[in-house]
Amino acid sequence: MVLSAAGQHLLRVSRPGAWGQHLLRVSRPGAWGQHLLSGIGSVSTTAKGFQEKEIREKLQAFPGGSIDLVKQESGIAVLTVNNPARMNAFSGSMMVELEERVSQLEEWTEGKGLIVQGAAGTFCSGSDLNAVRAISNPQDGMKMCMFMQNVLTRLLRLPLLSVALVEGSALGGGAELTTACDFRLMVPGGMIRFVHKHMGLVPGWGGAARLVRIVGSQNALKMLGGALKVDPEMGLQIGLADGVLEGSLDGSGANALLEAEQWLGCYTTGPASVIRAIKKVVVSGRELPLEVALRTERDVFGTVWGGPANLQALASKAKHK
Ligand SMILES: CCC(=O)SCCNC(=O)CCNC(=O)[C@H](O)C(C)(C)COP(=O)(O)OP(=O)(O)OC[C@H]1O[C@@H](n2cnc3c(N)ncnc32)[C@H](O)[C@@H]1OP(=O)(O)O
Repeated sequence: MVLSAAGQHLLRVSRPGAWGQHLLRVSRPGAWGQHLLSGIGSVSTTAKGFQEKEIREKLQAFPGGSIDLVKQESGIAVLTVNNPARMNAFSGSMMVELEERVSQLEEWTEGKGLIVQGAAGTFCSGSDLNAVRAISNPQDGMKMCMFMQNVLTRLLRLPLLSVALVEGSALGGGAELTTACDFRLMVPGGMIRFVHKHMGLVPGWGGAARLVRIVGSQNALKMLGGALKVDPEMGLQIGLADGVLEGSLDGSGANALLEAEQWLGCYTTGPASVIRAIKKVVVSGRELPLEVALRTERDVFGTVWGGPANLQALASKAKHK
């Protein structure tokens, strides 16, 4: 696979060290962390003028497509962005539906994993440009942006291990959606592309902030500045993709979904209480100042210590050879 000239300069990520942690410490308000583990925190999107009811009504005026959720007995749910006539672009009503599906997932206590995919062999082409044109004034744009930031932050904080299954294109807001999952799996021919610059925009759904944490600021600058087409090879190289699947055998997407479920199953095998606890300690380590993250870790530890899975493992005298 040929990399673009700009792509060849992309570097493997280096994780933020002590300096990064200091930055996080000074940039996070204390109370915010308390909402984190409840999974219902409304992020820092309570800026003046953000009226959720008002924006929901406005978004509902742009209907089309759906966000479908299937919760499976395996503990892995599948969330499908479904608007194939518009390459799975997000209509206004789909944004509202996404929020409702995230609420349902927050209440799904048996859940362990989540796969986010697009319908009909492509991921998502971002926001529906018809809706974008109709609400192109800054006030409405800002409200939509806050709504989506809030929803995608809640999606990423779910106590489920989440994967974006990227078949076809993930463009604009679709690229941002991939960063609201813990992992990204790409299918050959798939592409993640932050096209915002070509639309005279920057990401506004939290995609830039999350991208920097995933690939580092150098790579994020190149991806956004060059509106780079990130294919599976480049995705692996920069740490944006966590794996490359074989993909559809018949164009239905079924094979890719099966592969993604198998891939995720390696990490979600085991009791839900433990898998969910793992996600919680990682989210707190990623988002909270160290002292608060340590306190949170103790609290989460307390929920599994002496619990059924722990007692069963002790009784079986498990060996870890
Ligand atoms: C948060 C910021 C954002 O997300 S801004 C939006 C960023 N996204 C874009 O600009 C995507 C623009 N679309 C494209 O580049 C192409 O349509 C892509 C997705 C590459 C597909 O190309 P191609 O395979 O040739 O199909 P096509 O162009 O004929 O599209 C099929 C039908 O889907 C539609 N479509 C596609 N994307 C959107 C979108 N974001 N919003 C609304 N409609 C979209 C096309 O208009 C086309 O519709 P129609 O068949 O002409 O009625």
